[in-house]
Amino acid sequence: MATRRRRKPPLQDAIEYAARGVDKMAELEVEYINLFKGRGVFAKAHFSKEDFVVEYRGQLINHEESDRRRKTYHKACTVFMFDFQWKEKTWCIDATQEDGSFGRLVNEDHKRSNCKMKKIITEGKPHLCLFALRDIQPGEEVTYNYGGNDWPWRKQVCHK
Ligand SMILES: C[S@@+](CC[C@H](N)C(=O)[O-])C[C@H]1O[C@@H](n2cnc3c(N)ncnc32)[C@H](O)[C@@H]1O
Repeated sequence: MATRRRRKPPLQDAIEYAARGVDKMAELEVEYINLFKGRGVFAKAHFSKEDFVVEYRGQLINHEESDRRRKTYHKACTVFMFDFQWKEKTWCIDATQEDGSFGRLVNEDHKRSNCKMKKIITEGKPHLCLFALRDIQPGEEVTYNYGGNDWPWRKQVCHK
């Protein structure tokens, strides 16, 4: 009888990928969707509920630096700046650089998202990682809820 391979604990998996600074290239791919959404990240393999999927990689900067950059960046770029709380302060992952990483290309779905962003700490530094909220099938777009309530696309209807 075939034995099922034991799944790596999701947190351990996330820590290892964060340390290596790479994405799950065999299990994810980037595809162009349409003019409205741009690109998105799609599963090439099955992910189980709670699995680590992808890290939102970028530059870790403090609140003051994030404020400074927001004033100089084009508005379209600021959507790639992810603010979060750590050690009672506001920090930001600045993923405005097109560095080939997948996390920065994950689109939003505030009604049926299949992932959730969580902060993990490894080697004394925070990392933002997406974990599966439910099983994700190959071909499904990876999405999460960006939070807030004023994203422009939530008001618009898009016909693919
Ligand atoms: C972090 S980027 C995600 C990657 C982006 N699609 C790209 O190709 O660069 C966020 C941007 O993607 C688009 N986006 C994300 N979720 C969307 C959605 N549900 N509907 C339409 N556009 C979306 C918006 O243009 C938003 O400013």
